[in-house]
Amino acid sequence: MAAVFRRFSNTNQKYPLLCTLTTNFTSLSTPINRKYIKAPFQVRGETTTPEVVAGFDEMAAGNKRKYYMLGGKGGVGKTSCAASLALKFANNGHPTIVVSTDPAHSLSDSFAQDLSGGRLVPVEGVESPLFALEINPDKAKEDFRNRIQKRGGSGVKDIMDGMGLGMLAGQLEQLKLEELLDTPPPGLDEALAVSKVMQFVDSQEYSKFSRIVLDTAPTGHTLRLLSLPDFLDGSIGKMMKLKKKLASATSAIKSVFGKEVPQQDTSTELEQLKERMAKVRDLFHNPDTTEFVVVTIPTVMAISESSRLHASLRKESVPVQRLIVNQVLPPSGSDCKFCAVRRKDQMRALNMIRNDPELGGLKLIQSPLIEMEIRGVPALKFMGDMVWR
Ligand SMILES: Nc1ncnc2c1ncn2[C@@H]1O[C@H](COP(=O)(O)OP(=O)(O)OP(=O)(O)O)[C@@H](O)[C@H]1O
Repeated sequence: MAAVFRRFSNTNQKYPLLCTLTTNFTSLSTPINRKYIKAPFQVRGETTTPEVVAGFDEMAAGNKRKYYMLGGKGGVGKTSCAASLALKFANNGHPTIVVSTDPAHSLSDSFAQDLSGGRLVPVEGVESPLFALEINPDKAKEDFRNRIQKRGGSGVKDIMDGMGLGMLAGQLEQLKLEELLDTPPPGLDEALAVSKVMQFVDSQEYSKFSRIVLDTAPTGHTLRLLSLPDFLDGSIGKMMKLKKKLASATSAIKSVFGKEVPQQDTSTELEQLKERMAKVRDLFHNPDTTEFVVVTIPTVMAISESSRLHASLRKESVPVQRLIVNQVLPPSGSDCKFCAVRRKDQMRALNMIRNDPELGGLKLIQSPLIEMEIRGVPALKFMGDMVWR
């Protein structure tokens, strides 16, 4: 290994992976760029994976609203792919919103501008309407908790206690919504964040947006989000039943004592949450409106995780057609030893995808490793023109 690094230091190159590439984001049609965009990735003696185009025309066809969710292992390039896709949709005439529900947002970093604040923010430096929205799952949960508390969620128990209905109150204690929020079932944060997105995009004000691109949280969160709605449906269903029991008990007491019992109603919030959960579930499952795009990199670890992700998505009937393999080493006529070894390794990983029972059937889109960090609108446009063709 030391020899390899010595070799790099002798080449006068600051960065080993820069062997042959020169990228200039502001002049996108230089011959070198075109060359490596179109060339198939090949290694001597290795089986090559044919390049497949993403089918962007199909993704952009029609003005009916479509949702694209990009997900995968942490750090593989989900945000860069989501941001570049959103930009490309916008440049193709679709008013577009790009949303992040990842607790560790990087949309602002990716566009190199402040898009935080939990509201729609216009992306600067683009010619077409493109808006961004960063939803903070913790904040979404806190807002929900505040709304519940405003409606006096915990007060019901005190009233029932005061009226000698301790047993019923005990049951309520077990199912209190505040407790659900204190020790949330896995996935609740993400579900609340996605449901907040739905609230935004469903409103009349935003009806003109025909493409919604979601940069989701890393795999684990996505899987929990997918399994949540059924679980929550069950808990909320139970809570609502209990609320109904309480309502009839309080009205019976009222009629006996002829006194007014203050309304402490959290049912509306619960019903709304349940409705929104159902919408989130529908959104994830409707192949006419939604596609989940898996993003990975050509390493055994990332591919294994992507395979598990796809298995779960398939089990949940979430529509998936495309797999992006990001950061593939571009072809080079003069490989250094390090690049040659990495390239071989990547080629093996690409072949692993082809033979993987989960991933083999997906449309495989290769996105080259660019020697510069993808940051800012010109860089995202550059990446988008390579990946989304
Ligand atoms: N094809 C590429 N070539 C060069 N750099 C890339 C490429 N794709 C992504 N990057 C860089 O890799 C880093 C991680 O990318 P990105 O933030 O898009 O990943 P992510 O999967 O969204 O990460 P996280 O899981 O942390 O949200 C960024 O610095 C980005 O600029």
